[in-house]
Amino acid sequence: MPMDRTTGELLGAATRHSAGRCVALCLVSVTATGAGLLLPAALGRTLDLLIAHAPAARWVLYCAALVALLTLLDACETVLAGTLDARTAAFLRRRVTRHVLAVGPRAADRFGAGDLVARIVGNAAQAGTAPGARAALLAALAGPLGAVVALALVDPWLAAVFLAGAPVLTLLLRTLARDTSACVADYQRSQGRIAAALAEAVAGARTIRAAGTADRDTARVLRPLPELSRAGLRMWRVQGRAAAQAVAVAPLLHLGVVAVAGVLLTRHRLSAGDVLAASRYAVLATGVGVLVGRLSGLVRSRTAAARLGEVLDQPVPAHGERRLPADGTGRLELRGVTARRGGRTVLDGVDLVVPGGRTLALVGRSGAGKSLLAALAGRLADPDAGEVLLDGVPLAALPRDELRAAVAQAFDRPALLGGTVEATIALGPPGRTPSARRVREAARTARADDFVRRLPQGYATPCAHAPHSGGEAQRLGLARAFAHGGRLLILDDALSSLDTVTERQVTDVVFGSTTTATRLVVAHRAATAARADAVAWLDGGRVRAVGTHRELWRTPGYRAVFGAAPAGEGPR
Ligand SMILES: Nc1ncnc2c1ncn2[C@@H]1O[C@H](COP(=O)(O)OP(=O)(O)OP(=O)(O)O)[C@@H](O)[C@H]1O
Repeated sequence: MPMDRTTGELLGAATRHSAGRCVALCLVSVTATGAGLLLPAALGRTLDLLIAHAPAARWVLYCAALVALLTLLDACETVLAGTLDARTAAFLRRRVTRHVLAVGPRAADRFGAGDLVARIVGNAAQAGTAPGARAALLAALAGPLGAVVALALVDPWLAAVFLAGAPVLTLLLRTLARDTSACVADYQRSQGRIAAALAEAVAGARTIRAAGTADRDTARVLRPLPELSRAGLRMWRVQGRAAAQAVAVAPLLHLGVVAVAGVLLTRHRLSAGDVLAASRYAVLATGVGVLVGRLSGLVRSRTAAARLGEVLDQPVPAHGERRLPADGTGRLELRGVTARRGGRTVLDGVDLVVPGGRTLALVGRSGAGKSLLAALAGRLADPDAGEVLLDGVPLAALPRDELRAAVAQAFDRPALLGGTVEATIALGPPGRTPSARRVREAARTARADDFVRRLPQGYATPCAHAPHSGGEAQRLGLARAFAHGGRLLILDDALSSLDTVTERQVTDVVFGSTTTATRLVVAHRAATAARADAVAWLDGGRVRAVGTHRELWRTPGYRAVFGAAPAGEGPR
């Protein structure tokens, strides 16, 4: 079962995380195996003493003590294996979740939200059993091996008979490990595809209902089901066949050992106790059923870990150590920025400067790349070529905290995270949580204070219970951006759901002279563009023109962006 480097490192780290438990589980299971190997010898000896009418009380006690020890060890093994699996799954979930959030929006673009959830929930639980399965594998191997050694100690002929059939068993195990691995990977991939489609359908439940396509979408979500079923059947068939073959081979080996022991008994080379012990050792030596179970568990967990490894292979944006100049005004500059999405060059060598403290509106037709440019300006994504600088420092050279403190962003559909309404507005890097007063001030500026105070528990209302329309959610998102300040404020369509009066009030603040930050505003309305110091008109992957709205309005193409009449009308 070869593993790629990331998967190997991940499982290594998971094992180190619970090293104590792994060692304890290994010790307990090996001790249990040792006790299990001693028991047949003790039983054999006791039988011989009883047949010979010799005092056997001590040996009976030994046997009882071994049985009690085995029971105790079995209980310990169950608890240790259970807690080890749970701890490892938690460790893997934490690590992958942290990584996904560090990668940023690209992780969801690459895998899909549902598939990521399936990996973090389902695959992490399966992968979490790997260290435990590996720790117990030693005991599962030691049992049959120890039993063969014990057979040799009883009589070398017994071990020889067993070993003659052993290669068949070994072959079975190898085939099982190889065949199962491929089926398990197919199975888990199909599961991921169903999860991705399901997450998409749940997010689009409103559209599906409105379109009346519930049946079609159910079929779409479940499309990979036949594949899943085929992979599942193949997986269980391989395992079933291996188990059946093992079960067929094992009694034959057992029978062979007992037959030879019987012959040796008639020749007085073995006692009745030895035959009893040999018979039990033969059962232990053919204990491949346990080994088959352990091996297939290990294959499943490693395949699941490989799916986590794929996520961890996504590079996390690197951050540098440079600082922003303390007296910087928030000058934003894009130099030769190129960005591709979905195999298309959306921005093609864009050069753009927003002087410190000024407002630039980004205008362009739908799909022109306004949101992408806004994302690059706030380093939610990196350009494929070129660079973005704030006060002369490339964004990639800034430490994460410095970058996040310098840039505030609001979106068209903000995610309201954080538990309560207050926490949602205050959401930000650790150590930079705005005070309750600042949160309320920001909410007032974003015209959110009124509706928040009307909520049953005001600012303490849990987000899930806060009824919010698109406009209310946008106002909370804006409040979050205002509460955090910074030298660059980016509003990506963040005013689109506001009613005209509220939009006017918020833009008064955003475009007004009280705000010192540099502002980059994705604008769809001519009225919004008209209030900016300058407008950058994006068209065909480039900045077609930069100027005031009044200047650009003279160009018919610019007017057409707003669906305005081709000529004659003045700017709005
Ligand atoms: N993750 C992605 N995968 C594939 N294509 C993408 C991705 N993100 C953006 N695009 C494409 O890049 C182009 C620019 O998208 P962007 O959202 O920046 O446009 P926009 O100008 O903001 O549009 P709108 O005004 O409609 O919001 C679009 O054609 C979009 O389909």
